[in-house]
Amino acid sequence: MEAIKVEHLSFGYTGDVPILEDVNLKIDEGDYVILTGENGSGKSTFLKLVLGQLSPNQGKIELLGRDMASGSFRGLKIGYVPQNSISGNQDFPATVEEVMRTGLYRPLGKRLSRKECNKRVLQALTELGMEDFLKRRIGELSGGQQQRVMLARVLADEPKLLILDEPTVGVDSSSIQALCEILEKKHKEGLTILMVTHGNTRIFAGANRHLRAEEGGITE
Ligand SMILES: Nc1ncnc2c1ncn2[C@@H]1O[C@H](COP(=O)(O)OP(=O)(O)OP(=O)(O)O)[C@@H](O)[C@H]1O
Repeated sequence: MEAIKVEHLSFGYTGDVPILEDVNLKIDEGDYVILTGENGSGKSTFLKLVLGQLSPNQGKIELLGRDMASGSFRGLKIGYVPQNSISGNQDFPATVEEVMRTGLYRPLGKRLSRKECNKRVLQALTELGMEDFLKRRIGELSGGQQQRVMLARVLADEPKLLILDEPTVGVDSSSIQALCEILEKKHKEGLTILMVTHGNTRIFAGANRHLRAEEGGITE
């Protein structure tokens, strides 16, 4: 099955200026895809459409077999790591552990046990080399460390599709290295990954597809 299927997708913020025009794209389950492109080429807009934060003017988007127009995304196992979500706010009033727990929120009746939550939190932090930071306030961490925590947070929820927006911006080289390694490992375990990046794409050697946004299209 396709993880993401886009057919004849067109979008513009204002009626007469199209940002994306008749985009057709299939991302298979298990793909590890890097999406690059110049500033303003529509990468973030594309992610927002895929995540249901924007609605297409025309066309169709299916995620893990579900039509996004149905408005029913509940239960879809999608992990999203936005760009620099915490940085700049040193007083953000939560510890790493508390931030991790918010990623495991479930409605009443479907909640994970405390033991299972603790296990997943520690396992995911350990995978990213961040287990010693469990009790630290997240705002005190470097940008790269925060980014690792935010990735651990979504991985703890065991997504089927992982979407990352510019995960290397403002991040130190050891965190970029840790990011590359974990993404390669997760890709080998079968996780589908879509990552927008400006950075040096050669460091993401594990990716099996490279896409480029330009002139309203997205090409291989
Ligand atoms: N909310 C908005 N309202 C109007 N125009 C917007 C809005 N958001 C983005 N745009 C415009 O849409 C175009 C694509 O922007 P987008 O942010 O998708 O590009 P990008 O490829 O992600 O750029 P960057 O690499 O700089 O993040 C740009 O011309 C931008 O000015």
